[in-house]
Amino acid sequence: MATVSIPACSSALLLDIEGTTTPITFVKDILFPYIKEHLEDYLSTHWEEDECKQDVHLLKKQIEEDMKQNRACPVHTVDQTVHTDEEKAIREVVENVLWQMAADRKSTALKQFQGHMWRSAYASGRIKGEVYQDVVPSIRTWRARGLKVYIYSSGSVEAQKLLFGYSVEGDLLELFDGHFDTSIGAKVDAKSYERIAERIGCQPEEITFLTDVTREAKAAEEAGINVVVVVRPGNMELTDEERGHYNLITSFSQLQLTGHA
Ligand SMILES: CSCCC(=O)C(=O)COP(=O)(O)O
Ligand SMILES: [Mg+2]
Repeated sequence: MATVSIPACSSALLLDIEGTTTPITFVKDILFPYIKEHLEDYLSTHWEEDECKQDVHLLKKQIEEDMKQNRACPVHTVDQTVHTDEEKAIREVVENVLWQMAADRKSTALKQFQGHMWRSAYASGRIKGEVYQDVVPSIRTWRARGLKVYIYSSGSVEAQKLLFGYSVEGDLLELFDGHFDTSIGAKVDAKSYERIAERIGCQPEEITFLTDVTREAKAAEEAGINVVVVVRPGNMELTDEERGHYNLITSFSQLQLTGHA
């Protein structure tokens, strides 16, 4: 098994979730269908609650932003069976959420809303967060050798904590020193990684980012972060150029720590 060494100066690992710690199928076949199935009921039940009102407000602001940027975005329903203003407003939110999900948008508004919807599914045991088998033992080893471990995902911090807090391997939250989501910036923007380095008090070159998405790897690299691309079953195929450029691993256990206690 080929190993990849991380620089001796590394003091933190930054981990993506979907396609890195967790199979893409868990997100696509379990988390997203749950939203689609329960969306309308959830909105009807929680419509008058402050949290839901804030979520809807953020989604509406995102729609306005999308309109300004000329991104296609359905806002009005033509459903003739809709009677009340509330039903009409709910239909509009449903359409927008489904549209964003079909495009796999990573907007903070969508991700925050999804996190709130998953809360009861995790708490009731209906959903358990999946992690690859190599993830927990590797993180324990890294931490025992003095490295800090952080998560950076497009999923909201709340959604991240649900996934790891209610995982198939129990509550894993103690494994992480912190969580970042798109409120710090998009994962394809180099500035987001600079901000993360600042927030965790490290130089960019002391951080190693593990991700399956090369657009994210490129942005992190631009910020001076060390990058390893994770190849898992079902992840997006890499081009020959990408394979030649990036350090690749298929399991976290391939990561070799050099110069760490
Ligand atoms: C952790 S919440 C579920 C995953 C999700 O919604 C998502 O967008 C994952 O994106 P990632 O940045 O972890 O690839
Ligand atoms: Mg990913």
